[in-house]
Amino acid sequence: MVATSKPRTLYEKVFDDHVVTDDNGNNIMFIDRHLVHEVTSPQAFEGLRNAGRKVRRPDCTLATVDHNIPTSKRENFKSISTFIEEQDSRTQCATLEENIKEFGLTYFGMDDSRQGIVHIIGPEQGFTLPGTTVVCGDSHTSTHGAFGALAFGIGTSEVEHVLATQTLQSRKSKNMKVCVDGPLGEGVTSKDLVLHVIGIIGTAGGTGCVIEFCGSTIRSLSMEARMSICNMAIEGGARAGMIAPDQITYDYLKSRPLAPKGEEWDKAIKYWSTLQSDPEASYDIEVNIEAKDIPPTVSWGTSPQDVVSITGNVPSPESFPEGPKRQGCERALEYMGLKAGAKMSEIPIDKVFIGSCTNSRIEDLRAVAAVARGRKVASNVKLAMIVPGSGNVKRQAEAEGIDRVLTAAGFDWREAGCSMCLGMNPDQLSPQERCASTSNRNFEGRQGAGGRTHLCSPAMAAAAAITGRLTDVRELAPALPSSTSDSEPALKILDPKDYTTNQSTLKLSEAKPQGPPETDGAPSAVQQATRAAAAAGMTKFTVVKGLAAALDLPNIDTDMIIPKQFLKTIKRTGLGSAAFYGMRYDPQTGKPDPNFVLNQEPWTKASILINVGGNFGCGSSREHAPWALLDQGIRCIISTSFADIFFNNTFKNGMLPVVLPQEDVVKLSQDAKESKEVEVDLENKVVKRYNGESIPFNVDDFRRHCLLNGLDDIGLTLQKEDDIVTFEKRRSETWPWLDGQEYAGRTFNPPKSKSQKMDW
Ligand SMILES: CC(C)[C@H](C(=O)O)[C@@H](O)C(=O)O
Ligand code: SF4
Repeated sequence: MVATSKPRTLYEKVFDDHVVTDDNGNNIMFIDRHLVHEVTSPQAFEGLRNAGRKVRRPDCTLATVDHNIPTSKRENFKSISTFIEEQDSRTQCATLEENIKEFGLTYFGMDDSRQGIVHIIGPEQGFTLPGTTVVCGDSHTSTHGAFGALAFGIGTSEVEHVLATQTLQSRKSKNMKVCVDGPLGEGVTSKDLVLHVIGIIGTAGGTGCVIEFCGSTIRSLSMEARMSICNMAIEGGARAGMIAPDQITYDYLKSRPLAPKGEEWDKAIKYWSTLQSDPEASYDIEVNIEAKDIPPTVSWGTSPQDVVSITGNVPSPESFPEGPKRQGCERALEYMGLKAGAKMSEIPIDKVFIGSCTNSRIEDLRAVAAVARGRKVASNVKLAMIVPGSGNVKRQAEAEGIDRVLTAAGFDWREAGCSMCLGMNPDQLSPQERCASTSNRNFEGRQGAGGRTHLCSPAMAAAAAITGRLTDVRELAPALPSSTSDSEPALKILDPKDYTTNQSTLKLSEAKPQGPPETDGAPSAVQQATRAAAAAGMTKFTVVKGLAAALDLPNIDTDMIIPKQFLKTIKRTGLGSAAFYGMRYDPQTGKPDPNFVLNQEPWTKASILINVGGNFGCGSSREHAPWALLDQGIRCIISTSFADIFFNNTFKNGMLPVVLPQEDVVKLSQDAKESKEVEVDLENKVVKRYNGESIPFNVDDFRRHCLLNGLDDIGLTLQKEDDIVTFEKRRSETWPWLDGQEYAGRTFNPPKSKSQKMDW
C-alpha cells in the first residue's frame, strides 16, 4: 500500500494496493486471481516443469476448458479423450487436464455444470472481486474490470510468470476516462454503447491506458451490461476497463460461492467503498458522450472500430484520408463483399451467433427471447445458434423457459463454450457466409476462413435472425407479450445465485495444495533463472541487421498474424510457415500468394518488419503471434504504434518492437521496398538506414537490459521472494477474503515471519 494524499483514480488505487516492489516505476505487482484456459497455458506449464517450479498459489488459480470444446449435447460425455473428435483440440484440452492434476489446481471440466467461458465463470463464482488484480492468458480479461478489479490479458510467458510467482512485472499505465451520461434510447444496449465508444476512439484509442467508464448511464447499468462494456475495452486498445464498484456490484456478489461471508463481507464492503476515483483525480485522456447520441450500432468492416448506426450506410473508401486508412477500408469492403453506400438494414445474413464472453449471460439471453418470442427464424437463415456462457447460465435459462421460447422460434440451443466467437471448435462460418454476431471481433477469418461478421447486440442479432437481414430492433414490436401456451411458456425471472452454488450435481475437481516452494536443496533463484532461460531458449538481442519487409496496412491484428487453427499447438515452435496465413496463401489452392511480401524474394529472408499503418498486433493476447514471427525469422518490428499485449509479448521472446514517428517509418518502409538493409542497434538505441542516417528510438531501460543480457523474468522476480512473502502476509491480514480457503477445504496460513514461506 502506498500512503499518498495525491488524488487518485480508481485504477491508481487498485494498482498501488498491489505493489510488491517498486524500482523506479518498474513494479512487481501481486496478482490476486488467475484464470487459466487450455489455449494459452500448455507452454506455461511446460516452462514450469522444465525449470522445476511449482504453482505458487493454487488457491488463487481457477482453470476451465472453453475455446476448443464442441457445443453439442453432452449427454454422452465420458471424457475429453472420447468426446472431442478433432485431434489437436483434444490434445490441448487433455493437456490442461494433465497439468491440472500435476500442479494441483481447481478445474471446472466439461462434466462440471460450472464450466463455461473463463470470463463468465469468474464473476459468476465470486472469484472476481472488487479491488483485485485479475489476469488470464486471454485479452478479454478486461471483462472483470466491471467489478472495479484491475483485470487484463497476458501472454503465455506471463501466465508462466504468474503461476510461478503470483506476480507480474509491470509499469503504470495512463488513465483514460470515458464518461457517458443520460438515459439510453429505445433499443439501445450496453453493447451499442461500447461499439459506439470504439467507433469514436478507434481500436488504438486506449493504447497504453486503463479506461475508467463512468457517468450516470454506466451507473444505471446492471453488472451484466457493465461486463459487456469492460469486455470490449480491449477492442478500444486499452490494457483494461474499469467501473467503480457500487451497490449494484455488491448485490450481484453477495452469497456467490467464493464471495466473502459474514464479518469478512462487511470488512470487504468497507474496503470496496473506498474504490472510487477521487473527485480531483486527473486523467490523461477524457471522452464525454451523451447516451442519447448512441444508436443501435452494427459493424460493417473487419475491425471493431468499423461501426455505424443500423439506420446508416456502408461508408466509402473516399471518406477516409488517403494512405493506410483508405487502403484498409477498400480491403475491408472487398473482404466483407459490401458496396459503399449500401443500406446496413438491407444486408441479408446467413447465420446468427448469440454467445461469447461479451454477450452470453442470462440478461443477454432474456433480451433475445423477448425479441424472438412468438416469431420464427427467417427461412434464409441457415443457423441461428444460442450458446450460453456457462453451464450455470444454461441451467438458469432453462428454468426460466428461455430455451423453449428460442427452440420454438427455430434457434439452436447449445452447451457452453467460446463456440463461433472464434471457431477453434466445430462451430464456424463457411467462406463468404455472413453472420450477425454478439461477439467482439469481426477480424478477417475470425469466425471461419472467409466468413463475414457483423457485430451487434443480442436484441439486434435476434431481430436479424427473425428478418434474415441486419435489422433495427426498433422495427420489431414485441410479438407475444403475455402468451402462456405450452410452446411459448411464460418467462420467469429467477435469481442467478440459485445456479452458481457449490452444490453442483457434479463434483469440484480434486485440487491438492501444492505447498510452499522448496527451500532445502532446491535450486536457487539464479540457478532457476539460468535453467529457465536455457529451457525457453531466451535469446539476447543486441544488433539486428538485415532485410526488412514492408506491410503498410493499419490494425494488423493477431488473428491475422496467426489464425486460430494454429493456436492448438502445445509447443512454441514450428509456427513460422503459418505466419500471416490468410494473406500468405491462396484460400482456394493453398499455394503461396505471390503478391504477399514474405513470399517474394528477397523478403523471404527478412529479419525486420516495417509497418506504417500502426496499432500492430491488436486484438487477442495470443503469444503465438510473436512465436510465429520469430519462427519466420523476424526479430524486430518497427511501427508507428503497437497494441499493448503484443508489445509486451515480443520482449518475452527476445524480440524488439520499435516505435517511431510516421515520417521515419515511411522512410524505412520505402527502404524496405527497395531491398535496402536496415540495422537496429539496441545497445545504442538507434535504427540505421543504408545511407548512414541514424534514427534514435526509446525503449524502457529495464526491458533493454533484459534483452541485451537474455535474462529470464521469472528468475529475476524470484530474487524478490522475501518481498513477495511480506506482501502475502500483509494481504492476508488486510484482505483476508482473498486467500482462497473456499476451494477444496484449503486454508492458507499467512507466514509469521519474513523468512517463513507459505504454509498450507
Ligand atoms: C485464445 C486467446 C489467446 C484469445 C484472446 O486473447 O482473446 C481468444 O480468446 C480470442 O478471443 O481471440
Ligand atoms: S472473445 Fe471469444 S474466444 Fe475469446 S474468450 Fe471470449 S468467447 Fe472465448
